[in-house]
Amino acid sequence: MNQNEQKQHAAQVALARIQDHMTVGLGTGSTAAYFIKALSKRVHEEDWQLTTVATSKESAELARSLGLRVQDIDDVAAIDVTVDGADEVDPNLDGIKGGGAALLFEKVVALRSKKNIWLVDESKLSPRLGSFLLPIEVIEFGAQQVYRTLVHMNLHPRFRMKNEEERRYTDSGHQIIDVDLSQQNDLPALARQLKAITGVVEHGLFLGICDEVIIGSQPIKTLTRPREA
Ligand SMILES: O=C[C@H](O)[C@H](O)[C@H](O)COP(=O)(O)O
Repeated sequence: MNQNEQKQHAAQVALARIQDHMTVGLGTGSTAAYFIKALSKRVHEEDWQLTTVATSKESAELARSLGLRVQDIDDVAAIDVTVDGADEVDPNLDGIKGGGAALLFEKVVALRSKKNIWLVDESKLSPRLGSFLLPIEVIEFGAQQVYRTLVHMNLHPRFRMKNEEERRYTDSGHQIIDVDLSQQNDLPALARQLKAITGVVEHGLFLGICDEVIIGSQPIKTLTRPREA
């Protein structure tokens, strides 16, 4: 199975975790898009009364175009489950997200969800996070100053670009600085340090957030986080 087939396969398997009347968080990216399409098909076939919350304008538009009910996160009482993709996942179900610049809304939705499921193909699995550059979302004002701080932290930052001249902006109008984690041994400490920098809005380290990873290989594989006692 190639990567796209694995993403589609994982999306189909994730449908089994969804029931009528749930409120479902919709992730962002190519894998999440497969899930949104599969979900809308199931909702129409079964005449489900489902509510969704989107993690980006792109996913909200896709879901609405397919006839799903999309609510603002502030208008739902709870999110039962969020299904999203990921850029890199380690055996502890920690991961890097934000390759599509949606990390902020994705983290807001994930942290308000009772359960988080990530759909990946095998290429996203890694024994240790750091193959993928870590996205950091920063406000425009003083972004260059934050960049210098990241240089001093030995993170080899680079601004994400839309094209040769223009920087990439997120749905919230922020910029993204991608950094290199290969020299970093203590990711929880780094996550705390990054959050403490004024001007940093969020980073794409999702530690202790994901409950289940569905790997769309043939046969399908799943990783689950052990429940805390
Ligand atoms: O910002 C984007 C998200 O974190 C995506 O879920 C992530 O980049 C994975 O995207 P894809 O499914 O396209 O590989």
